Amino acid sequence: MRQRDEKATRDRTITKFPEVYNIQATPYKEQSFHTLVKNACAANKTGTVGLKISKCIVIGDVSVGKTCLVNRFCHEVFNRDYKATIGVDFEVERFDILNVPFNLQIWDTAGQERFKCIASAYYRGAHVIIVVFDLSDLSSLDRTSQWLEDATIETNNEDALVFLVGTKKDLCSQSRFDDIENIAIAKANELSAEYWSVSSKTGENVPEFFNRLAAMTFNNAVLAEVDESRQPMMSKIGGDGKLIKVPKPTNLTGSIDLTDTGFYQRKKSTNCC
Ligand SMILES: Nc1nc2c(ncn2[C@@H]2O[C@H](COP(=O)(O)OP(=O)(O)OP(=O)(O)O)[C@@H](O)[C@H]2O)c(=O)[nH]1
Ligand SMILES: [Mg+2]
Repeated sequence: MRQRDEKATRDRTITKFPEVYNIQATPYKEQSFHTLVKNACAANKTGTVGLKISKCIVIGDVSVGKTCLVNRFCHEVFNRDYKATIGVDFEVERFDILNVPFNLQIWDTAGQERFKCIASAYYRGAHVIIVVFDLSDLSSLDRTSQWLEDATIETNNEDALVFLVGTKKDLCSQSRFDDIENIAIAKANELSAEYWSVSSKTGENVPEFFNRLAAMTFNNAVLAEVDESRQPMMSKIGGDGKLIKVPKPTNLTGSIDLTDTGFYQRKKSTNCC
């Protein structure tokens, strides 16, 4: 058990900006942490980043493999039996990025239509949207536009990072995979999303994907703290009665303060009937 804990800690340590899956299939062209971020981390001046959780939502059609993707990354397991997610479920993963603790809350949502209204209530303020489709079922790729459109409205965070992830790579022959991947990359470009293909069964590309996602989210979170020009602003009436711009409180942008007692629990389910 102790061995596994040490491995988990090592796997979640990021010292170098993780590589992109395919440079042609991403709107995010950064290849390293921003200089301001590196300097802030080296000087141990990353503000409240270590005390907050960044939120990531996993959405997509029924049975495309959302839960398996989250379980492969968080618990290194794969279950071949399908068990529908009811409502939503979440995991919290703790990373160590450039020597700064960073917490990612991963919300696994139900693909079933009847649970959509419940699941979408949890989208608000997400920093990352992962739209999942099944590489062995192209119809699930067609519906990713609708999933993203709905999530964008509910999330209400125009700076959210967007990823398009094709699962079940192990089920595709190489030639079929090549054909589908070309279509998926075109879709990712249309959605302004970064594309990845993964297999939760074999684990292929799963840690690489989440590590990149975590590093990019961390980069944005630190920049929001240290670069005033990037801070979200809101209007407020000043002492002289005129409208002034002030930084928006972070609790309105979806970050969650870990110092709120009782919040930092490992796992919680929200069910509906
Ligand atoms: N071969 C293979 N099967 C997979 C993979 N990922 C998921 N599956 C299978 O696909 C089925 C559905 O997986 P889930 O992860 O439960 O799907 P989901 O998207 O969470 O479904 P909902 O919760 O209903 O929205 C299960 O039988 C899994 O074993 C994969 O990478 N490879
Ligand atoms: Mg599920």
